[in-house]
Amino acid sequence: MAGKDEAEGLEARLLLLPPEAAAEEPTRCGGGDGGGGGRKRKKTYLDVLGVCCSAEVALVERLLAPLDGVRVVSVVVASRTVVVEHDPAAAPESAIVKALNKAGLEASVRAYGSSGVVSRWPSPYIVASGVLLTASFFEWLFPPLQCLAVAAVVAGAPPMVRRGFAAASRLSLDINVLMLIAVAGALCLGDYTEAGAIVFLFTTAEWLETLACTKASAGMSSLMGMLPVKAVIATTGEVVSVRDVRVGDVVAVRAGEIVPVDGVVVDGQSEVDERSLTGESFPVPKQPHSEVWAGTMNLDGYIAVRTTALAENSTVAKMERLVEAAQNSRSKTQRLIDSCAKYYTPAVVVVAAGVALIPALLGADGLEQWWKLALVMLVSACPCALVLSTPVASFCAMLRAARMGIFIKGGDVLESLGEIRAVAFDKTGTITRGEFSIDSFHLVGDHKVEMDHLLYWIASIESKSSHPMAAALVEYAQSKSIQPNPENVGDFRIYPGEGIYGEIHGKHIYIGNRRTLARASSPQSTQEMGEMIKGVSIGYVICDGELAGIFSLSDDCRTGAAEAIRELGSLGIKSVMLTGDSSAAATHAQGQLGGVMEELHSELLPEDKVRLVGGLKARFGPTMMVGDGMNDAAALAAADVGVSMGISGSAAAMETSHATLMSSDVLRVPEAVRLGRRARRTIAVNVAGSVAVKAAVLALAAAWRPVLWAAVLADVGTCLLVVLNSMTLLREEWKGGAKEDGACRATARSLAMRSQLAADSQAPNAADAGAAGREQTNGCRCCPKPGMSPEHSVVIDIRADGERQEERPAEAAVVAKCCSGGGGEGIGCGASKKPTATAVVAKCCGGGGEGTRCAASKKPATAAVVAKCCGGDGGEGTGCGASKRSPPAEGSCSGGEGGTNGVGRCCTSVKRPTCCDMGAAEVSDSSPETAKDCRNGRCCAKTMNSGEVKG
Ligand SMILES: Nc1ncnc2c1ncn2[C@@H]1O[C@H](COP(=O)(O)OP(=O)(O)OP(=O)(O)O)[C@@H](O)[C@H]1O
Ligand SMILES: [Zn+2]
Repeated sequence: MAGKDEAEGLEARLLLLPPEAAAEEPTRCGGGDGGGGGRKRKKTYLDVLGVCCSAEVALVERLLAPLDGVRVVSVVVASRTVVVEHDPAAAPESAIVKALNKAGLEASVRAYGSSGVVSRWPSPYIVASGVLLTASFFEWLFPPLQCLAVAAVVAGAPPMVRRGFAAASRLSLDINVLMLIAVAGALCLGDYTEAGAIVFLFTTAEWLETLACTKASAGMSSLMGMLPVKAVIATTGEVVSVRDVRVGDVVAVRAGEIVPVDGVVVDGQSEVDERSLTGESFPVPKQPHSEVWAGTMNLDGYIAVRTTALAENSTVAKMERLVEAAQNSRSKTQRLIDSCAKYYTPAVVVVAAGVALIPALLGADGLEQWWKLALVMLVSACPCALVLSTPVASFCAMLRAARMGIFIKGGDVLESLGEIRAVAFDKTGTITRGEFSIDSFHLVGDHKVEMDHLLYWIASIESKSSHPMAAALVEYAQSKSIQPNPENVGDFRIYPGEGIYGEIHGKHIYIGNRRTLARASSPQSTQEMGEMIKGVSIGYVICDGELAGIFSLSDDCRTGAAEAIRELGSLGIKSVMLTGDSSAAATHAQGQLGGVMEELHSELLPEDKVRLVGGLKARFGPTMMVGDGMNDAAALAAADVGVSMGISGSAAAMETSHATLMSSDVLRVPEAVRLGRRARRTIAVNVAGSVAVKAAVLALAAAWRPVLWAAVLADVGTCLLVVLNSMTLLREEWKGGAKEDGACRATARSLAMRSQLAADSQAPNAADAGAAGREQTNGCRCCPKPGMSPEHSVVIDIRADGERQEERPAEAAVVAKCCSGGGGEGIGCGASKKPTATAVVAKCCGGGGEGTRCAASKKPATAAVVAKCCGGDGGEGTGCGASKRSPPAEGSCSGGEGGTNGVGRCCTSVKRPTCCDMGAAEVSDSSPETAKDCRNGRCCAKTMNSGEVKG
């Protein structure tokens, strides 16, 4: 039984997927825990209210293990969820529920879309018990009322009895058994009110705890969003199950739908809410060539997506497995507590028995007192609060992290996060965007090769590499109208930290840094070369042993990188840079960061990074490594906490890392550290609190008077407090308001939000928007570059009459400068900034790499809207010229735009509403461009939704 092996790690696994989505995908489950086998498997999520302590975890496992067809059982104590992987033919859901309910565990199958929310009201048992108990308090008026206390016991006890019986019959001493013994003892001693109080308090506390936990787990299931079960094939319009979508299939995703698969946009434009994956609350524009991920929501346009991964291999599915696995690995603290708890309960029970029996055997007086003391001890034998103190806090912290776009692979990692003393950052793709642009390219030597040939060879070879520089070189060739052909590349090799080698048309070509020169045994000295070209990162092309070309490239640092490092500094954490790039590039980045890095290490090979991480650990203590690339994998693994950047980062980096930042927002790094510290504090408070309360109760009972109900209250009360205290982790940490100014805390997204607020309030304040922009450019040297991620949005002021760039008031100019921070190609927002009456959030376009500009984004702005770049379709040099003139009544496809190339595209891109949203008439055959854009009218017919059309 697979479930058996997992018994150790059972109690705190998470669930991320909505039950049905997972349930309908046997392959996904099979992939999850290995050994899926050929038989059909189903994953069922059950709400099991009776799960309280670790004792029940073993119980659940023992109940389900004998059932035929049950394969894996996971119990999530924090959310009272049991996840069962089973063969529905051999073990139907009903059989599983029945088995659990036989033991009074109050199990039910979670319905689709619900998040395990249980009834908010107490069960009739609790209510009846409470009413009767209250009535019994009036015994001083009428002594026979005392019997009502016994009735309160009878009314409230059934669920306890059922669970306790199930546990006892399996020889396990769970909390229910202990409480029942206490109740029985109180009844024997004639303390009816006490007995009634125990039952009432215990059941009430359990109910409150369930409510609290449910709240936590509700957050978890909303985390991943609702993965759709069906997908629409774009070419045929056929609706198929997501698991039947093959790689390469093109699926249609309409406005308001969840993207069903990971893939690349091939047609259409839209904004996508990736919050579920990245924690980023600002919509991300998507256009052809943009990547999209399953589980994210298409907000406002039609897109066709070419699938790049099977549903079970989608990022969200991988994340689910990752988090499930994470919960299987218990943290050090948790393991310690669990092993203590194992001995604690039996030990206390033995001592309690001694306290009850020894005085009696010795014939001591006041036996009742001794027995009461024994009962108090029994009640205190429940290690519940202590056992819950770590997993519930970890659960909440990881949930909070996931909501912020940080996936943490386990409680151990969480605890280590709080101990970090030094952080090593990789440069390319981590501190910088990893979006290089070629500043210059020269032929070298006696010009034996022609530029066109060389570029063709380079681009073809680089097409096989995933290094950020490769993309820049390919793009550069394409900008010279040279199309790479990777198929012609014969031998291809990657030299980590150096460059690449490829053979094409009989030529042996090396592309890379200085080390490559040596490898290719090129006679030129690099000294000499350095004088030939000025630039930050310099690359060499060696063709058949001779230097044939030399190029320089540059890259900009990410928004918020400097601030992230400053924040780490304020937490007492040292930051260093480790890069495979040249020292000039490292220094350049340091300059952009305002010199915040404590150390720079450049021209490193992957093994050097590992060595340096080891050095940091020795010098400063626990060390974090943040990286993205393949050659960071070893260093990530070597660090105490390895953090990989971004969902689109290298798979190897993600696999070996201990945590993953789902967005490329470096500011999440200090946030993660803070969260780790908070989690450690919370766990410490939980542990100390639960131990202290237990000790105090026992001491009081021994020294003064054993009060049974107080002991019960202390026990269940601490359980509840532990849960509530852990849940404070779910809340955002309060940060002082003073932090905001000066630093570039105001990231693009907050700027955008601010300007939208301004617009919403119908009190546009151009000066404010300008000030916000200045804050960003001043505080943060790294300006957003036109591109595809949310931080690339900037505030642009657009004049109401939709006029051109000729007039630019100062405040707008400041903002716009940021846009051009990107490409050396002169991609500029300059074109787009316009004075305005209304604050508008515009996007820097581009993304195609082709100097498309923000001019594109200009939209007449009579209404406050999120403007969009049209075009941005790489290679075509599309501008938005066409759409700039779109009429104030948004989205009409008519008028002056008609004649320009790409009209249809611009038209759709002026989103909200799209052309299609204008109604079926728009797409009638009389308007061929529109019809084409809307994919033969189908899109129009389908997205026609008056709800989407905003006036
Ligand atoms: N595909 C490639 N094309 C051209 N040059 C390359 C390529 N791959 C690597 N190089 C060269 O090798 C150097 C080191 O690469 P490596 O991937 O180790 O580090 P990096 O990505 O530049 O920086 P970091 O370590 O900060 O991520 C690069 O700076 C570049 O000069
Ligand atoms: Zn308990």
